[in-house]
Amino acid sequence: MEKYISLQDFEDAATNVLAKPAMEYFRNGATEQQTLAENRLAFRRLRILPKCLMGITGADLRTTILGHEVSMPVGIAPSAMQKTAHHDGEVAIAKAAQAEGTIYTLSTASTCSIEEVASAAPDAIKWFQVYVFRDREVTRKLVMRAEKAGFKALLLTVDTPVFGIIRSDIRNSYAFAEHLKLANFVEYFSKSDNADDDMKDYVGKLFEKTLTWEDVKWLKSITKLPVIAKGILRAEDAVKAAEMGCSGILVSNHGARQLDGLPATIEVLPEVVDALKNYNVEVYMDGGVTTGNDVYKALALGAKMVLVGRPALWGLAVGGQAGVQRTLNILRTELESTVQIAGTPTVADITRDMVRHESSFRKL
Ligand SMILES: Cc1cc2nc3c(=O)[nH]c(=O)nc-3n(C[C@H](O)[C@H](O)[C@H](O)COP(=O)(O)O)c2cc1C
Ligand SMILES: CCCCCCC(=O)C(=O)O
Repeated sequence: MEKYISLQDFEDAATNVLAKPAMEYFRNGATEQQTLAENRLAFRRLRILPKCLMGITGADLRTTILGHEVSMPVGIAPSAMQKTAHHDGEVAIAKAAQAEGTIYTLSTASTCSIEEVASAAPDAIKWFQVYVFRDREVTRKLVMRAEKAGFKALLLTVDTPVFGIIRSDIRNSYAFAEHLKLANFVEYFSKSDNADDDMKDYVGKLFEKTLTWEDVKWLKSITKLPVIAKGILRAEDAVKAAEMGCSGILVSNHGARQLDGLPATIEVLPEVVDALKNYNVEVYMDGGVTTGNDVYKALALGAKMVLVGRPALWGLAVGGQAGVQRTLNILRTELESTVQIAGTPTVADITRDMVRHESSFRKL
């Protein structure tokens, strides 16, 4: 995997490995894809202002997430149907996260089950992403299984009353491969009962569209695990989630797959962090992170950790577990370089004044 030296190299290589419709399912965003581009461009509008002569002796990227030590503040975001990218699917990414000492999040819509992932990567810090089913009993049982299997937190996705419009999926009449199963709920539902639906339509009908803040309370009431709200973009929603007892907030626009014309996540991160300053809630972000520099900027603006979605899928497609590990290691090496050259060798040293928006510099 050594020939890949950037996450872009992996994305380029994935284009050659994946069939075009699968590549487009993974890569593309909603409608005009403005937000998809902005998630990455907004990082480029921020500049790091290094401190010099800081007596740097190395980098220490370790941090603690909800009480668990991780080797670096970069984890894996949930994404559906990972066997579409590689036959080992979710198990490969979870094993990579375990080997790299960081967090893996399993999607409700996974192709390996909760139990398979838990037994393949027993020492990984695993989170379970929750889509609430109309039949609450199905969700309750999934949550119980995740708890029993040793998952450490629930990531409740709050930005998906319906799935977004991804034009390439429509153009491609995209359908997941027939042999792939929704491994977590085969016992309850069978797509063959709904043979006319594609998988996403089928799943869309099973999920609850009318979620409210009461459902956050309900989820809290059925589990001992900490709950993280995924998909928050507004400060007042972050405060509501905190008041409902969420232990974490993931600032996310769902990788720009839901609604176009939203801000880049890095743009709204500081508002959410500021709104939560009097709450004991951790703030994470995802969306458009492709370099160690991006991770650094997010930490400076107050994120405790960033999650990556597509980059893990490119690593998986290209090299299975080894590809994902290489992806994580590129981010680690780049972040280690950034923290040292910026004069802030530990995560705690990375404060907001380390980053400035390009518009704050004197006009030339
Ligand atoms: C192909 C794909 C599938 C996804 N599936 C899910 C999912 O099942 N549940 C969920 O909450 N988010 C899902 N997401 C969103 C990611 O968790 C994450 O928010 C997003 O990918 C982060 O942006 P990035 O890909 O630029 O890193 C998916 C994203 C992609 C690209
Ligand atoms: C086959 C189920 C698809 C579930 C939707 C996953 C998702 O959130 C996405 O962005 O795609």
